[in-house]
Amino acid sequence: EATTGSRRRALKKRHGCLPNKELPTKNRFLVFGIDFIRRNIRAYKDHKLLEAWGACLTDNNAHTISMHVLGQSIFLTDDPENVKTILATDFEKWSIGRERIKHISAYLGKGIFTTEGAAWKHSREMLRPCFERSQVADISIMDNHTNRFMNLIPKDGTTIDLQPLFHQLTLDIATDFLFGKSTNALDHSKGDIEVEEFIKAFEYCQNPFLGEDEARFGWFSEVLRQWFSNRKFKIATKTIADFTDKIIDEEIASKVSKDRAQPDRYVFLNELLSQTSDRIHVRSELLNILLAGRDTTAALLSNVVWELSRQPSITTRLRQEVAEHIGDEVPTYQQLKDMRYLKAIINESQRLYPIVPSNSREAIEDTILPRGGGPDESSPLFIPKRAYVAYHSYSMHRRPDIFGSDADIFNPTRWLDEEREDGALRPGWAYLPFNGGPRICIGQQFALTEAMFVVVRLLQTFPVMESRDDEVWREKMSLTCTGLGGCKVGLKSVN
Ligand code: HEM
Repeated sequence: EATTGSRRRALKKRHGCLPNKELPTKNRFLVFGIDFIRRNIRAYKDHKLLEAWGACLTDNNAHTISMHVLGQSIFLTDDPENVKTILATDFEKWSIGRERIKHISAYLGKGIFTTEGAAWKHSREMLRPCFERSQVADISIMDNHTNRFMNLIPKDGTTIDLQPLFHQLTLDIATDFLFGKSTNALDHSKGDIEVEEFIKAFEYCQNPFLGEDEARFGWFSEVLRQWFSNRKFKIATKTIADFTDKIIDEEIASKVSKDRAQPDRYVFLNELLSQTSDRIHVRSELLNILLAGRDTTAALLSNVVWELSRQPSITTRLRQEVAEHIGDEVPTYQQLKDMRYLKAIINESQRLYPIVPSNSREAIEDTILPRGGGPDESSPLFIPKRAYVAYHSYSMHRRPDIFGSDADIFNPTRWLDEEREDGALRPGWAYLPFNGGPRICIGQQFALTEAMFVVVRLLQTFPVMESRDDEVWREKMSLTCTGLGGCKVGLKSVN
């Protein structure tokens, strides 16, 4: 019978694999990659982790490189061909990773974001029609909450950081859309204890260590969280479940009595209940979507408005587009879809500041990536079972050989084919803000509609928008990535 070694040799030979580039370690005796970890903690504290990972590649003239950390083989790549193989061509051979499944399902339960194989397929099929039917219907939900958001902004140019408000806004919209009952976090006048407890518990479970121990443990608080499950975590998990179950029970009861308050309104939970009556499953799916859909859209809004406030000429052109397409009216879904310049701005923001800047997959079996082997990296590369491959969209999105010599500059017109001198930009797998392949973000359309809606309403309400931030963009990393400096602006309702 063939040994693992001989099987691997045969596999490498059959595919013509060559060795890949390795990250040089300062001290060969530090076999667990301690120097790499130290460098990472420092970079995390300086809010330069994304740059540091990018430098692992560029400093070594590599697009795929390997390293050994705590006895684990990790590959890092910004090669679109490899990313395509992992996410699409060889989808079945890659797992989202045992760590992610264990950690996130501990408080959300099993749903689309935390399962794989047949269970994931089932979730995806069940949720797809809910998302398709939702597309046009939620403008009214967005409008209500966005109005409340606008009312909280000073109209006389006083400096305000919009970032925390964006997080409240996207939470209110997401819960209204999913549950049919909003957290109304933007309603600062009345406190709903149950809602406050739910928000606190949900945020705590995402970052139980980051709050208190970030300063002490830095990047490692993430790892520590996975090692210690504490009582507080369990209580928070129960709070989340109880809050959601109550809403589900109310919805089931109102269905039975046919006494629904707003029979014509689209409620995701309602759609979901028409697919399954398994209450725990419904709860887990809702919470999975809430996690995936809430902070991501807030981070995008924060980055887009931060950039617009610093780029008067881009904003002036965008105002013209709003005036031509929409005027002062509340935009419709179709009008938003037709706003090509706004879409280009959002594309460009997600290119330079991707909300999920780095992601990874774990090899389920010994497998092959098409590139990264040999000195010029053009040969296939062998990946052993259980190795992690991190794909770094942040540096892929900034590759000058793909996006041009101005890849570091914010220039939305690169997305408008007719305005490019060198022909159309077709980045394909080199541009991945919403991931790709069968697990591509299912809420992409919802997120884009929401972000566009809020930006348009902001510009319509405030003819003057000024930046109140002189710093360069720096990252704030948690499950998602957003700007460290927030989104400090001064807005005026009259010129
Ligand atoms: C700008 C906003 C958003 C960004 C940048 C974003 C990005 C992503 C990315 C990169 C993934 C892939 C994660 C992975 O497989 O490792 C993903 C998955 C997902 N997203 Fe989004 N997302 C956004 C908004 C939303 C919204 C608004 C919703 C729902 C309302 C949503 C629901 C989901 C779900 C359910 C998945 C899991 C899909 C699956 O595994 O089949 N996302 N998203």
